[in-house]
Amino acid sequence: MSVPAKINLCLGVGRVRPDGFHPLATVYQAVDLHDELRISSREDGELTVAMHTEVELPEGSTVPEGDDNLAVRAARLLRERLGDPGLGADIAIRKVIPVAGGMAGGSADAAAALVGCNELWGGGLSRADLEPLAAELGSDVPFLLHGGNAIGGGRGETVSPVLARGGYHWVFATATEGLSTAAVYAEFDRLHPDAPAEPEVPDALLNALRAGDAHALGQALSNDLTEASLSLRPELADTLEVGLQAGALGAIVSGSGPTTVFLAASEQHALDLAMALTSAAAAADVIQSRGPVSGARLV
Ligand SMILES: C[C@@](CO)(OP(=O)(O)O)[C@H](O)COP(=O)(O)OP(=O)(O)OC[C@H]1O[C@@H](n2ccc(N)nc2=O)[C@H](O)[C@@H]1O
Ligand SMILES: Nc1ncnc2c1ncn2[C@@H]1O[C@H](COP(=O)(O)OP(=O)(O)O)[C@@H](O)[C@H]1O
Repeated sequence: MSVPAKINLCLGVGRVRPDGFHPLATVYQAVDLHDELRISSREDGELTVAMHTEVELPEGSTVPEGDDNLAVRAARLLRERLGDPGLGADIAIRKVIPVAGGMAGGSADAAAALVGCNELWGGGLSRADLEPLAAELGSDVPFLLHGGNAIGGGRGETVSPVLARGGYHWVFATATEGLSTAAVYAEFDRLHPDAPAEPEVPDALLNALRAGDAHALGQALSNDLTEASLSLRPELADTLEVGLQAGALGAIVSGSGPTTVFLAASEQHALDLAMALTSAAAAADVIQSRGPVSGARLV
């Protein structure tokens, strides 16, 4: 299986709900940075995971290698849904998506495990059947079943199509230390007690995507979690500034951060931006990518 990372082209965040989640109005885009999962059947009903990490783990971050790994949780949930406790699998993950970086790497692995195990076990469930399981695993997981561009509503788990044209050149700057999504949302509550009940996707962003206009998209990129992420990681402001000074069409924090995202006008421009970020030592790692790409798929 191959499964992409995501970015949020806009991330409107509303006032925290009674269930502790925040209402979102976001536009997701799947980008060409993929984890790979090799899934094979086991006769003894065990579910195991082995991680091979191609990226450096941020300081203080770990990825669980047992029952708490999101790919294993996904396989377990699917097995319960299929009602056959004898189903087992070995899952080997080659991790390329930065961990705890606001790019939904764990959610991506969960989406891939749902699709892959459903195939392996002959579950016969459609992507639509897998959606409620995906939503139970995490707010970002349903989008990664589909990929492309999509509007995310609810707490992020309801995805609907968006009219979009064009391919975009992105540069990502990772950080040496990860950020906890829950901690960033808690900081958002502290900073924005008067957040609206129902956030909205800006029209300017939808128009830019409909037109396939990278310059307009760069201007329209937005993230309501920016202040909260920067409050926890003030140095991210410098990274954003380096990219903007180097001519990025737009610069945002990716989701809850701390990865920062820069839009380039062309492949050559992306290379220039990447060089500027690297030579300013403004990031742990600098990655060039493209979007949109499709969601979790068998390869
Ligand atoms: C911020 C976003 C933007 O797309 O992505 P990341 O930056 O994490 O990749 C998402 O909302 C992250 O989604 P995901 O990582 O799936 O979150 P979940 O596992 O569902 O929830 C983790 C925790 O984040 C908080 N949470 C998540 C989603 C939401 N709409 N409101 C929240 O308050 C809650 O504290 C929850 O306990
Ligand atoms: N397969 C997995 N890959 C990455 N992280 C995982 C996985 N399973 C569980 N996790 C946990 O989920 C946390 C959030 O990871 P990740 O999805 O990479 O970041 P983010 O929520 O910022 O997009 C990690 O710190 C890790 O402990």
